[in-house]
Amino acid sequence: MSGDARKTAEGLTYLSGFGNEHSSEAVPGALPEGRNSPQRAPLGLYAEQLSGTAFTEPRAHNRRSWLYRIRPSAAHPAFTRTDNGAIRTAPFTDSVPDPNRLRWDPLPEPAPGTDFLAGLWTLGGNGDATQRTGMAVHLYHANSSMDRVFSDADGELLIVPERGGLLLRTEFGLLHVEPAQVALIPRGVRFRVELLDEVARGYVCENYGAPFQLPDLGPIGANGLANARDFMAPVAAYEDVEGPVEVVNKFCGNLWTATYDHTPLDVVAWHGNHVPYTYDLRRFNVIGTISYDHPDPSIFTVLTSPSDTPGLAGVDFVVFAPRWLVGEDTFRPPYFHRNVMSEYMGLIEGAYDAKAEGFVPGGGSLHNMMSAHGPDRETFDRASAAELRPQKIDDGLAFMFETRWPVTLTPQAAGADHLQRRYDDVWQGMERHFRP
Ligand SMILES: O=C(O)Cc1cc(O)ccc1O
Ligand SMILES: [Fe+2]
Repeated sequence: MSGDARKTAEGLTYLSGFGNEHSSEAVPGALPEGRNSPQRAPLGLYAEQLSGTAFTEPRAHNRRSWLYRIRPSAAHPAFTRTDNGAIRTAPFTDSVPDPNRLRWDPLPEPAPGTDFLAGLWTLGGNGDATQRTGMAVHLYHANSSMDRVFSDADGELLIVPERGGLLLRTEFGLLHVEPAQVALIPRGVRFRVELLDEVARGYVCENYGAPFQLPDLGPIGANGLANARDFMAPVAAYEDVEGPVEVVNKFCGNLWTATYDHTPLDVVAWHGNHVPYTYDLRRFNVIGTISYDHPDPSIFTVLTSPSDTPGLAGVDFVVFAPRWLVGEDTFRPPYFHRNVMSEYMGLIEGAYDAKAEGFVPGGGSLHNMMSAHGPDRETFDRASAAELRPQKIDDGLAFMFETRWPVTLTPQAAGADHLQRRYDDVWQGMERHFRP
């Protein structure tokens, strides 16, 4: 941890709003007026467009930004292959999709000097990165700041810290995230992760598909769930480093490296809507029943990546935030269910209301398509007998990456020492109560 980094992270300035046409300049006059690509960009900068969607996608979905930088991104030497570490990419074909309910403890301690990139460990996923469909679930456990720069051509990265603050130095400026906040790095955006504490641990959803967007609200109305104005983009902040900088590029499943003679985090001004952002999960406006029954967890969707079928997400990011439970004559924890969607769940802090024990912060569970799951025996017994007074659930923060396709594990996840071997037991001994 660097005291300086912690100082830098405090009091950052942000631009608020989801999907906005933001603009920012670190030096006055760096942003051209009235056009994107003047004959000579201001201050001798190079103008460059970064497209996150095809030029021709509908305006409502179109994502692109214009960057005004010291050197164009094109000024780099050839990339060569480098070790993929524990990062794997779809299609995941090295193990057989598993119908079992699975649960893991947190990742083991990393070796000294493990940065965010080296600390990334892929659990599994679906789709095909080269087809820009599907997603991957990664976890990270790091104890060192990056002095290299990373970008992911395969998808956007939703970073969900569980332990330790992060300072993300991106092409667009600085973002600070702590556990209970999330950060999103769009496809192709270069960034470096500095640790603000001794260790950093958490989860990453790599979304190969359409960029995350806010879910429609339908009859909920014009407000609620994650409010657009609570999403924070950085202001322009550039590094001006001449000298060797390693840049790692994830491309179609492999890591490629090149040593630049300058930093690519050299963007002095930018405008657009293909931007990194953070969101504080405690700002989520939780909506639930005020009469009876347990609503489906789609009501807790923070962000959704639509697929080509309306209503069927490539991946949804869902949060189980502190909330009141008031349902009358209702089994209040998550019900027993089998879901056509596949559910990866993680825990950021505390406990989760469907599991009495074994689902721990930094751990995770996978309930693949149609696998039967729900409250464990202890939770079922307790909730079936509980007196139904208004009850505040405020001792935990859990989340779910819910995807339309089954999640196939990597061999390292299927064979991990930290895979819990007796997870099925939580549903053992469910008593027979039916005695006609
Ligand atoms: O399995 C889980 O715990 C996630 C979940 C929560 C809920 O409230 C209803 C359905 C569901 O899949
Ligand atoms: Fe579920």
